[in-house]
Order: sequence, then structure tokens, then C-alpha cells
Amino acid sequence: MTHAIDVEGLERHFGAFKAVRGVSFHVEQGEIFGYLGANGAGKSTTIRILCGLLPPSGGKATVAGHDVGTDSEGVRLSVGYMSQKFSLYPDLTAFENLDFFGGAYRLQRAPRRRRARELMIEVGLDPDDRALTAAMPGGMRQRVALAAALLHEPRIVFLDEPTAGVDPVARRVFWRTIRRVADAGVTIFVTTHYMDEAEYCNRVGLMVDGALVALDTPSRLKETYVPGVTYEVRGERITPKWLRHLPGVTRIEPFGTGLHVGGDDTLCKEAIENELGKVGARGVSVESIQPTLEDVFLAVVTRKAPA
Ligand SMILES: Nc1ncnc2c1ncn2[C@@H]1O[C@H](COP(=O)(O)OP(=O)(O)OP(=O)(O)O)[C@@H](O)[C@H]1O
Repeated sequence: MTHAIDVEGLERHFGAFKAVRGVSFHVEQGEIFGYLGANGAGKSTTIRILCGLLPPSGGKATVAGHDVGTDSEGVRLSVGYMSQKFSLYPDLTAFENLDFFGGAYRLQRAPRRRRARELMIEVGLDPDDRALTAAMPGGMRQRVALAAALLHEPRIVFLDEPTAGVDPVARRVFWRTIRRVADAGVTIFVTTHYMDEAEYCNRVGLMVDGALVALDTPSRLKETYVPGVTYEVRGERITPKWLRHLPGVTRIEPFGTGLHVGGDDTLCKEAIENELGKVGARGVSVESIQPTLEDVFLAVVTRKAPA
């Protein structure tokens, strides 16, 4: 059975530089697939290949049954794509923009206008607002771009950092829409820098320097890469070197103003408190926490493989 997206040994080189290196994965129809990685890891390049906008240098990928190398037109007609650099016509309203994009997809006038209105309401916009998109704040423009990517009812949607710069309340609206669309059987391929959003994905792939170094459900990634216990440790001018040699400690990462300290099951709160007491650390608090995907990400990026 073909998957919504099938990728095998995908490569993309820019001159001597390898932006995507031997990436293989598949995405099931209706799955929300998160693609994470630092800036420059190769996420947007992968998306552009999978949307039929950039030819691969090697390997093979099929999207909605179309080969990206030989049938990029078929791919483009089957997918929705919200790019990081989407552009709206500044001298049109949001509704007029959507009406225009719908026309470009050759959707008939009455159904495309009905769908544009429905989508605008879904993403929290007023279809009758006469404001031009030039005057719209970035987060509102991103809502229009999301609606535009969904307009022609694609079976697969690629969202490249759809919520970058969007406030937390609006991010919830985005994700409510994304989940509703996925519940209707549409496949979502999404990149994000917000690790809390990655938790909403069925599976998550982690890219480092063009390579896919980990791929699994959020809970299995945590079991694999940050097993054992995790403590959030805070205190005045606290530094990893104070705890590095404590028995049972397996990882320490700076996290906000504190540290996330991971260890095997022998590591307890009291041992950390005692150790910090010995070096005279002040204002110490130690809390047992559930690891986040950010812990996974940091563990993968610094280690690149499970211990
Ligand atoms: N057309 C191009 N020519 C040369 N290098 C490119 C080109 N497009 C991308 N790159 C390089 O390929 C690498 C991967 O870029 P890409 O945009 O895929 O990263 P990304 O993971 O999407 O990062 P970000 O989170 O910043 O969007 C970067 O080093 C980038 O500079």
C-alpha cells in the first residue's frame, strides 16, 4: 500500500553543500507528522522537494502517489503548501486574496467563495472585514495563508513554521484547525520551533545537519532519548559543573534560568539538594518533572544517538 508520503534516500545538494542527506521516512494518510530541527537543518528544503518545487539531487519521493522527480505538476496539484515566505496581495482584503487563490486553482466561483468564508471563520477571521492585508498584523496574515493552503481541499498539506511569530492564543486556533483537518483524513506535514506544538503530532522526525536522526511518537522519543528521571533544578547562578559528577546523573542541559538534570532511577531529589548544599548554592529548588520534547531535542542534537 502506498503511503501519503514515501521518501527513500532523499538528497539535495547546493554545489558541494548537502542540505538533505539520505533521508528516508513515510507518512500515513491522516497523520500529523512533525519535522523538527535547528535553523538550517534542511526542513524547508525537504518540504520544497516534497511539494514539487525543487528537484531532488538523489533518492526518491512520492507524494499522493506522484513521483516528485518525474511528476512535479501532479504533486503540486495534490498538495496544499504554506511556506515561510508566503505572499498575499497587499491591496486586496483577506477574502479577496482567498477568492483569487481559489480562482488560480480553477475552483468554481460560488463554491470557492463559500469555502473561503468557511475557512476564514474556522481560523478566526471575519470574511466581511474590508481591511487590506497590507495593514494586517503578521499573525492575521498567517491565518489567511493557512486558509489559502486549505482552500482547494488538498489531501496532503505542508505547513512550514505556520505559527512562527504568532501569539499563544492564536497558536491554539491554528492547532484546532490543523487537528480538525487531520481528523477529516488529511495528512499534515508541519515544521515548528515550538516544542509544545510538536507534542500534538502523531510522530516527530528530528533533523540534524540534513540527516534525519530520530523518528518516532513523542512518547517513544522520550523513552528512548531521555529515559529515567528528570529534575528541574533552580538556584542562584547555578551551573552544570556542580552536578556533573553526581552518581546517577546522565545528562544536564541549561533550561531557561535553571537546569534540566536527567539520571537513572537511583538519582533522587535529596542527592541533588545535598550536592548543591556542599558548594553553597543559594535559593535552590529541585522538582521532579516529565521530560519534554525539548529535552529530547537537546539530547539528540548533543548526542545524535541513544546512549
Ligand atoms: N538555494 C539554496 N542555495 C544554497 N544553499 C541553500 C539554498 N536553500 C537552502 N540552502 C541551505 O541549505 C541549508 C538548509 O536550509 P533549509 O532552509 O532547508 O533549513 P531549515 O531547516 O528549513 O531552516 P529554518 O528553520 O531556518 O527554516 C541551509 O544551510 C541553507 O543555507
